[in-house]
Amino acid sequence: MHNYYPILWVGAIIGVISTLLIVAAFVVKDGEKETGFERNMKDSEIMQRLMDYAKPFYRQFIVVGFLMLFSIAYDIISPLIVGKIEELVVGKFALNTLFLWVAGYAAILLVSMACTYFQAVILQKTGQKIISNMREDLFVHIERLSHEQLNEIPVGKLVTRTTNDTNAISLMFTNLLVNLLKNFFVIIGILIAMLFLNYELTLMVLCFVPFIVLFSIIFRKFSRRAHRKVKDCTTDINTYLSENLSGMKITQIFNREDAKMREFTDKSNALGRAQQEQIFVFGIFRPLVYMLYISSVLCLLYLGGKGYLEGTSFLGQTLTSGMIVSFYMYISKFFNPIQNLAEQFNWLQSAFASAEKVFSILDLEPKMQDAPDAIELTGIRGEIEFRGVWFSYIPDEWVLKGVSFHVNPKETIAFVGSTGSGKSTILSLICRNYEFQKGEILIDGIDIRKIKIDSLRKKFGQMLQDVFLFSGTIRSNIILREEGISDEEIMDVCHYVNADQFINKLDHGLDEPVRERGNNFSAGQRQLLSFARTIIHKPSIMILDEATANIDTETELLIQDSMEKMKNIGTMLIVAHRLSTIQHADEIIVLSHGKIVEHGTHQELLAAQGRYYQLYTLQYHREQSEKQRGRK
Ligand SMILES: Nc1ncnc2c1ncn2[C@@H]1O[C@H](COP(=O)(O)OP(=O)(O)OP(=O)(O)O)[C@@H](O)[C@H]1O
Repeated sequence: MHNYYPILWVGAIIGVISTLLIVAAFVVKDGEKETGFERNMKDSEIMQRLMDYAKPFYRQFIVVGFLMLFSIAYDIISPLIVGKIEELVVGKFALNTLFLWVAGYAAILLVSMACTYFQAVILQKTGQKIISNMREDLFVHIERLSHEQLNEIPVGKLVTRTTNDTNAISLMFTNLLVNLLKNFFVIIGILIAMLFLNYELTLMVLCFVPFIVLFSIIFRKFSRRAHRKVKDCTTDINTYLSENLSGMKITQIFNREDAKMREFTDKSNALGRAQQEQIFVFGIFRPLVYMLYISSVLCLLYLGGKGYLEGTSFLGQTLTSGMIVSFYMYISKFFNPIQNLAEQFNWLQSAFASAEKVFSILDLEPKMQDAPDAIELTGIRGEIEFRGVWFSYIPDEWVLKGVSFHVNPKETIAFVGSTGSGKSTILSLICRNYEFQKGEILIDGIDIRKIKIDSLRKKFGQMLQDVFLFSGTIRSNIILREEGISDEEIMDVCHYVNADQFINKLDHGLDEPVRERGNNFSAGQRQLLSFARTIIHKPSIMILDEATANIDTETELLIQDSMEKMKNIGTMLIVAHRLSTIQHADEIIVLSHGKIVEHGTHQELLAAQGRYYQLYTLQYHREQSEKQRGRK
């Protein structure tokens, strides 16, 4: 028998070294390619940043650590108790002693169960709080991103980061970290207990560890790839969904349901395949570790049983039946955390991959930031000046080429020109939705880059082409969560912009529900609501990008009337598509290919018979022929 001795020691030493290797193998991360703004981060950096989120909850984690000690103790002590009970039974000891041991075991089990329960409850609550803080940070950060940055990231991707990825991270706080620690201590504890009980059988168990290490390394490689694929496919499907659900009406109008369905099915199948791959990888790993567990149990039964029958173990140590029972339990408790460790490290990697993506968004420096010496804009007169402004969305593709103009306070200026000439872009630059590359934009003589962005935007009322209404009520869409605005004030403003007429006809008035994007209101009604929303916030400068959508004649008259009234409030800049609406503007600026080609009043421009004259006569004749067709 003693010739087994060196082999066992070598096996055991390899086992211990392998265990250290397994930890190293999991800590070292595979190289990943950086995509766009997403960058690779070291695990230590990710961990550090995750810990910053966990820090405020350190008390809860201390309590969890304390509770965890009980369940670790249970895992280590229980096999010894069962072994003792077995010996009491075989040795036919007094029933009282047997009862005491069984009752003791039950008590320890109960305490351990209670500890596990409270541990889970505390972890769930704490984990959810941590993730909720992270989600809020993410949302606030997304709110601060510039229009240019928001244009670059698909909405579906942002949704995935705020939901799926934060959920993957929450798993780390609610389960992974604590269980990783617990499993680590359980393995160490069980090893020590086994060594004390019978070091020969312990050496035998350790001989199986190299195989587990080998399987774990292979498993890790495949499972990491599977995790990554699932994540990419999920982002892909979310991006596709968010875009296509918003554009569903266009799909229906153009009869593209089948084609879109096929595209969606491809993406859905890809996600399904990725998930199957993930399940397959786990499905192979678990039975392999189970096979090792059973093999070690068989070895124990044979070598332990043989040793028990012969009176001493195969290396000469005394062996009792209780020891074999305890060992049987220890082996299961030893393999279980090893298998869990391997899987948990993988989920940890998955959580890290999600954290990396979330932090990449949080690290995006908002492009539109206040200058260090930016000033607060208090009351303004409403004077605007563009001095040789150049702007491009894409480097060197100039959309505005040296645009200069001056607007006096309370004047109304209209921009006209063919589509794509840069009219809406001018309005976007004044509110600092985008940063211009050359020139200067001044408000009351102050460079807008030296003004705090939110104080600048507060002075503007923006009424954009595509009116966006949020789901809620008419009231919530007009006040936009600003407190202290009474219903009387809201109705006064609605009356001012002629929106009261249709609101009064609604069943619930201001409480009328608004569905997503305001799709239960007409384009004209949405426009009037956007006027009311603007006026109620008392802007000094109003910006109106006229809706191009078809609006019925009655609503158009209401809109024109309300625009006339709004001109009395402050400076007004209008991008007009219907030239009839801007005939009374103080100045009309005509744009072509990003340059001002003409400016003057309606009468002056008609007299000049230039570009404006062409546009005006073209539109006039079109309207006349439409009217005639209507009469027929
Ligand atoms: N976010 C963007 N990214 C890249 N290019 C853009 C972006 N927005 C507009 N452009 C381009 O800039 C040019 C000017 O666009 P802008 O919207 O200012 O034109 P417009 O005169 O208001 O047109 P319309 O009358 O059709 O509203 C167009 O060629 C357009 O393709």
